[in-house]
Amino acid sequence: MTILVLNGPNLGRLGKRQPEVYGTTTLADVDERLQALAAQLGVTVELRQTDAEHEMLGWVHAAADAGDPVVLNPGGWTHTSVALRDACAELRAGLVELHVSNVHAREDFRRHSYVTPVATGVIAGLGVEGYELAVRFLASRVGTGA
Ligand SMILES: O=C1C[C@@](O)(C(=O)O)C[C@@H](O)[C@@H]1O
Repeated sequence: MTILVLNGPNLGRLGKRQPEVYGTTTLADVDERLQALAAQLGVTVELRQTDAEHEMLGWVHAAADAGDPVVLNPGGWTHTSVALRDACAELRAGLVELHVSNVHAREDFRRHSYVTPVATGVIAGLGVEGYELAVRFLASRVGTGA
């Protein structure tokens, strides 16, 4: 079992991109923190990022087949992608939708998520710390059948 931390478009730009909104921590920094947390919790965590929707869909399909829990920051696809939602609907081992920023305090179009109805829960607005909280949550469910 691997906890997958999947990041969609433009999230490879974290740290440089709109720092007033997303902060100055890079995705590589997030990965470093998550690997330390994984060692502490005794779980395996794998962080990935893609700007290609077909690649993301493939990862979600593979997670569904493997029964792996997923933390997903869908980036802009949150608000546009029925295809990503359909893929996520197959996940059975837990799905945390994650947003670094508080999407509800921004433009109106960010308030709607295609993913939320098929997610276990959502973390938004807690900065990159949200990734650690999401991994802790999914790790706590491992082996509980929840
Ligand atoms: O790319 C992103 C990042 C985001 O998912 C976040 O992490 O806050 C919020 C989305 O609205 C935006 O398109």
